[in-house]
Amino acid sequence: MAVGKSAIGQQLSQQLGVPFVDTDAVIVEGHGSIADIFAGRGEHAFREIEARTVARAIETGKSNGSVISLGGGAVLDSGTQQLLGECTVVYLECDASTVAERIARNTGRPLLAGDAMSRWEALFAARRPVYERLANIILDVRSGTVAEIGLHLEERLRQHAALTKEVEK
Ligand SMILES: Nc1ncnc2c1ncn2[C@@H]1O[C@H](COP(=O)(O)OP(=O)(O)OP(=O)(O)O)[C@@H](O)[C@H]1O
Ligand SMILES: O=C(O)C1=C[C@@H](O)[C@@H](O)[C@H](O)C1
Ligand SMILES: [Mg+2]
Repeated sequence: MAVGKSAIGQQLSQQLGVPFVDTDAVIVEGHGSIADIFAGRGEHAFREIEARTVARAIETGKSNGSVISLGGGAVLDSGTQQLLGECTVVYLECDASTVAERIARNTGRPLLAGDAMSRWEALFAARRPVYERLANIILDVRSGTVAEIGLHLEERLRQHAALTKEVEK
């Protein structure tokens, strides 16, 4: 959470000239705030909505390509993990000290209620192996502006695409 998925995803989509979909934003448009969904219907209901939203975004992006920013817990769903096998998955690798100030500024994340940084660190430790396993590209986002990281990511994507093409020959 707060590593820059939405900001960097948006930046990358502009560079590539493809649509950008932020699945958290799509969920909010259709169902109201994430905090309200968690409070009123529970995390399980949120995860079901999230899995459907992610599946639709992947399906829609298939024909012409898109950049999709997922919520931090979306990859815990096994169906989503399977669908991501057809995508180029980028894991934005960050650390607690980089996100601390961002998290303190924004309190709308239900899973970080209470001691936000301890919660962030516990979730990160539990999820990190999943992020690493699913990623095609791991990008260090602990330094650099959003614009700089966007350019670096585009370069890494081009390298990845060239390597994949070479292997497929
Ligand atoms: N490299 C960066 N340098 C400075 N600020 C950044 C950087 N990346 C993101 N930010 C800022 O940090 C905040 C969180 O970024 P963003 O919303 O993109 O993260 P996220 O991973 O999508 O978070 P969430 O878990 O809420 O979906 C935003 O205010 C964003 O502008
Ligand atoms: O890491 C998570 O589980 C979450 C991250 C956010 O992007 C939202 O999808 C929601 O607050 C849950
Ligand atoms: Mg986001």
